[in-house]
Amino acid sequence: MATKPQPTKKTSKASTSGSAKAAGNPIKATASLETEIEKLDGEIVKLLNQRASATLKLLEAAPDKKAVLFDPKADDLLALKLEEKSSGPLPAHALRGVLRQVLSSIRNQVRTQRVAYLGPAFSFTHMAAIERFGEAADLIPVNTIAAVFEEVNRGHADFGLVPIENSTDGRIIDTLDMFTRLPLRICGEVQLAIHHNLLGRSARGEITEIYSKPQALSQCREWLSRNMPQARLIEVTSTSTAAQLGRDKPGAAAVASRQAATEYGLEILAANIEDNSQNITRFAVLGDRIMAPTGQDRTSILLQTADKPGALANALEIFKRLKINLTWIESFPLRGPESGYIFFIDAEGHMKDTRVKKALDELTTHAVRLEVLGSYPCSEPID
Ligand SMILES: O=C(O)C(=O)C[C@]1(C(=O)O)C=C[C@@H](O)C=C1
Repeated sequence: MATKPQPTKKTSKASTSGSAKAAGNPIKATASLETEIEKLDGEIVKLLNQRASATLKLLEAAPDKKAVLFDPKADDLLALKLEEKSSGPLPAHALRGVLRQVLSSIRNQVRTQRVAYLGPAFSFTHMAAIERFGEAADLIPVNTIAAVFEEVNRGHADFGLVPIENSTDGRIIDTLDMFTRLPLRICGEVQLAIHHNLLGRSARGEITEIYSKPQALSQCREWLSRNMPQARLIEVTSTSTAAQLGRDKPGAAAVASRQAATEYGLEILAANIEDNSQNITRFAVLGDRIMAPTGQDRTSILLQTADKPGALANALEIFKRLKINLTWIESFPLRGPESGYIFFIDAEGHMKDTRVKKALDELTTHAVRLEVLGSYPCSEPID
């Protein structure tokens, strides 16, 4: 007859020792937990350092340092594996954060990664930069999207972070404009769930002006017109600039992140005011890295066709015939005396994949201008 598994001596001893034994006495229980925590902290520090040393050795031995220092696919897979191994209570984003900090610190010991982003601190672009590069990277805030492009173009930064499209509001025009002007490439992406908040220092009824980036105001348009009809909406270069203004001007408020409230000493007057609860922004990582195919890639293209009937349809037919799925298409009017449009197209696959390569070759015959902005691993949205 099968017998029920009995607790081993070791387990039963453990259950009557330490915090459990002291459970009846709150002072003893606290002391016992404190001792346990101290011991765990010691082990965590030891293990984190062992993990860091092993990573450092791996990085130092790698023949292509640039490739291992920026490897978003490997980072995302590692985070996923950690989440799978974890049985809680830590939430997935906390584990990912710890891993990111370890990797970021070690990578920056090997080589400082300079990353320009649309600032000031605690803009959503800053959070996308932290998500991809960690806080140990040299994160450089600049005032405009154009300045991020300029910093990377001049070689002052190795990478740049810019928003490219939002699920509620569409394209980010300043980013598209800069791709038409400077020969910069995309080597990665970050997708973030965007939660907006009304931040201020006055009561809601006393707010007369609300600052934010046009995209953020647009993503909260309904909420603002329903709840703050008396306030004037004022457009500024980023949500964190808005938070700074909200702090400094009486009667002013900002639409910005929860983190910006803490950073700039503002109250959250209303939380999660975005009109669409699935409000996701995709950010592009600008940089000169050539990313190897991973099997789950995206290729971004800038295409100008001849200004004549059917030119775009002929170009798109190539993707249809080669069964390549397009995930994004945007038209952007040409600047200057020329009439016509530039199209931004995202296609599934890598430029080294046979079908995508064939499509790009065929596209050249239809294009007045064709630039492959980059092939890079797709990322999942992070909340
Ligand atoms: O202003 C910021 O905080 C940004 O990072 C820019 C930006 C954008 O332009 O889309 C990024 C994410 C949100 O969609 C709102 C604003």
